[in-house]
Amino acid sequence: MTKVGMVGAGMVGSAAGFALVLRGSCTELVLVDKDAARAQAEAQDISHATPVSHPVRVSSGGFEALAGASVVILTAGANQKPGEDRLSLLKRNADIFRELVPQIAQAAPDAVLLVATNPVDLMTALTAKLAPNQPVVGSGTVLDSARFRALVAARVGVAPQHVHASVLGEHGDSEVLGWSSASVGGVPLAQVLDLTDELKQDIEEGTRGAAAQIIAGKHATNYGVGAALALITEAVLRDRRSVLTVSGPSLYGPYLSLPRVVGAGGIAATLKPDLSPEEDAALERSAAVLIKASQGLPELST
Ligand SMILES: NC(=O)C1=CN([C@@H]2O[C@H](COP(=O)(O)OP(=O)(O)OC[C@H]3O[C@@H](n4cnc5c(N)ncnc54)[C@H](O)[C@@H]3O)[C@@H](O)[C@H]2O)C=CC1
Ligand SMILES: CC(=O)C(=O)O
Repeated sequence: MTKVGMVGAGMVGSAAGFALVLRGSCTELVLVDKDAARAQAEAQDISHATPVSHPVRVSSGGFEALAGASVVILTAGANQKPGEDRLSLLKRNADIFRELVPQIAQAAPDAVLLVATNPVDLMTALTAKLAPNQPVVGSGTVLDSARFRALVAARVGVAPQHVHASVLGEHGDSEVLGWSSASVGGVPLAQVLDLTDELKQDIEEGTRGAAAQIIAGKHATNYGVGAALALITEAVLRDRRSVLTVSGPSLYGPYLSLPRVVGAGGIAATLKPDLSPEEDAALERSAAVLIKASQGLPELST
């Protein structure tokens, strides 16, 4: 039996729950939200997909319903309005997490905590402080790496599954696209595609700017991150040892995304990416952005 808890049943939580059911990622899913009626309605709606997908038991409840969960996904909190950046959510969402995380840790002390709420790197670091006895993983740039891979795949004319490419650093405006280590079917990307400045700029803007574009049109992003959360959850539940750009502690100082081995217990190892000097400098700058922003959280300065 594999039970997943979802705290936050809004746009992201419901899409992630739906992805977990369609993929058959777990056997039980429980949704928790301060809006109990919303959680109940989303659980009911998602459960209607089980007869045509996988027999996942879907329900809603209070924090006590998280008991026995192997993974609890945190998606509760404010999202960006059009024109807002992720870092501007810090204070609001930190206040919510200070209230939520101790209750989650008490109800599901053996769960891996998977954080999606933005700004995700800082919320992951805060969660690790608030739940010091539990493994904590941030969804980090798994979504951004998927966006990067999709855009490269479209240019090359291959399935995105055959593009290996990572976005590193902050899940946010300072993120770094790892061009020098990108490959297609094991062949360095530069041998497959003419990496002109114009092409790189197009793909950089399409990756880094995706959230703002989507939020301008629908006031949220949810399907891409929902699928990414299901993938990370499966890596934990099935001890897959998948290499994913999740957020966690780093030698650069703050929590940020690097390629990491994810399995039972969360992050098992961090890989050292092969970066050009320019990419390494950009990653240092991204770390500096997060260090500066973390000064807004007293918990992270100790
Ligand atoms: N890491 C990533 O790649 C992504 C992260 N996000 C982030 O996910 C978060 C959620 O976004 P949406 O689902 O679009 O927002 P939403 O507003 O649709 O849903 C948020 C839910 O959190 C609930 N909530 C708020 N305070 C709560 C509390 N104290 N206890 C329990 N539930 C509480 C609300 O009732 C609401 O249902 C945002 O911070 C957003 O920026 C969104 C997309 C991608
Ligand atoms: C909202 C957000 O963080 C994203 O879609 O990347």
